[in-house]
Amino acid sequence: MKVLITGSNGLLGQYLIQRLCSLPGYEVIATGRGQNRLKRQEGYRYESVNLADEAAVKGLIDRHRPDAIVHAGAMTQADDCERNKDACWMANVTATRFLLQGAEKAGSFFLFLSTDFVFDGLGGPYREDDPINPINYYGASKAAAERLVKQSKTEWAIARTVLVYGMADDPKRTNIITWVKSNLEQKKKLKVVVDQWRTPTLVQDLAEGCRLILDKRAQGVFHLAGKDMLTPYDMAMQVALHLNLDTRLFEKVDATSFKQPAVRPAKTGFIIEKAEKELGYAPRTFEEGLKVILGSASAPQSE
Ligand SMILES: NC(=O)C1=CN([C@@H]2O[C@H](COP(=O)(O)OP(=O)(O)OC[C@H]3O[C@@H](n4cnc5c(N)ncnc54)[C@H](OP(=O)(O)O)[C@@H]3O)[C@@H](O)[C@H]2O)C=CC1
Ligand SMILES: Cc1cn([C@H]2C[C@H](O)[C@@H](COP(=O)(O)OP(=O)(O)O[C@H]3O[C@@H](C)C(=O)[C@@H](O)[C@H]3O)O2)c(=O)[nH]c1=O
Repeated sequence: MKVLITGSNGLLGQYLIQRLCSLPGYEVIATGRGQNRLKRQEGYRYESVNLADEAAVKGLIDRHRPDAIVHAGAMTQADDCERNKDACWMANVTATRFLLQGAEKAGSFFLFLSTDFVFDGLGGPYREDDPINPINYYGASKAAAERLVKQSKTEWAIARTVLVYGMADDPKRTNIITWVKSNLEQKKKLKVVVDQWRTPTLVQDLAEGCRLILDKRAQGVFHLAGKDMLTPYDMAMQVALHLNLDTRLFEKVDATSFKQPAVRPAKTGFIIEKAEKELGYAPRTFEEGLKVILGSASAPQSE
């Protein structure tokens, strides 16, 4: 199966490339913005494409005519999206439309990566068919892109996920592991939220969930997240204890005193029964996830 992966320099993209390249029967075309920033560059082809450029996206899909497209590329910093709404819409909605046009023409199966931020956080944990109601611009842009996917004429799946953690080559965004580790190692104090709840997702588990969807060509919406419902404070404590770092540097704060431009939903988290049953998705606990990534020097690690 020839698979085109967007967002290949990002956290998920890196692990998905590695996972698919490790399997027989997959041919991977990776696309990202600018240079390929991954350490491992063999075993797949890379093309630099700005997804907001319609002609470039069309050319990419016409050249490769992939069997499947995994659209992981997105503007993912919720605060940047709130400050720069036009750029967010272009990257998250318009680019998805360009890719869908190409997918329809090429007959490609389309797997779109979406987020718990399509929900308002008043009723988590959520199932796939719960009503969405985004409360920040990033969430609204992903919800709009989901609508485009659902209306498209090609076969599609939407994989929603939650607070993805892991180690990446040359990352542009942080995640709970990297910001806790780097701050505490530098003996910096860190404010950590105690009144938000998430089911954090190990990037390797998410990549495997995507692989299962591709293998089965499973259509519809799937919630791919971790098993545990935790606050950022719970997660930060586990990371610090795992690394033997000083937990006295944490200051517990509530979400109202932790000022961020994009308001975050209070309690999200996913019920993953559908993915477990229909896909055989079997994610690890947060504790197991920490062992997978912190037992290692840098990513992507093979497993
Ligand atoms: N990380 C998380 O906690 C969660 C992620 N998701 C979703 O999962 C998907 C993957 O997330 P993740 O890998 O963590 O995100 P990353 O931010 O790590 O990766 C996204 C990638 O998209 C690329 N990108 C952005 N705009 C463009 C553009 N115009 N043209 C080409 N490439 C572009 C970025 O490029 P560059 O590196 O150059 O900036 C980046 O490499 C996203 O769709 C995200 O919305 C959902 C829930 C949680
Ligand atoms: C940076 C920071 C975050 N937090 C909390 C707020 C938040 O609940 C959690 C994660 O914060 P971040 O800013 O890393 O991520 P945030 O933008 O909240 O996370 C989101 O990313 C996008 C892409 C998604 O789609 C979501 O699923 C979600 O995981 O940690 C702190 O408590 N202290 C801090 O210093």
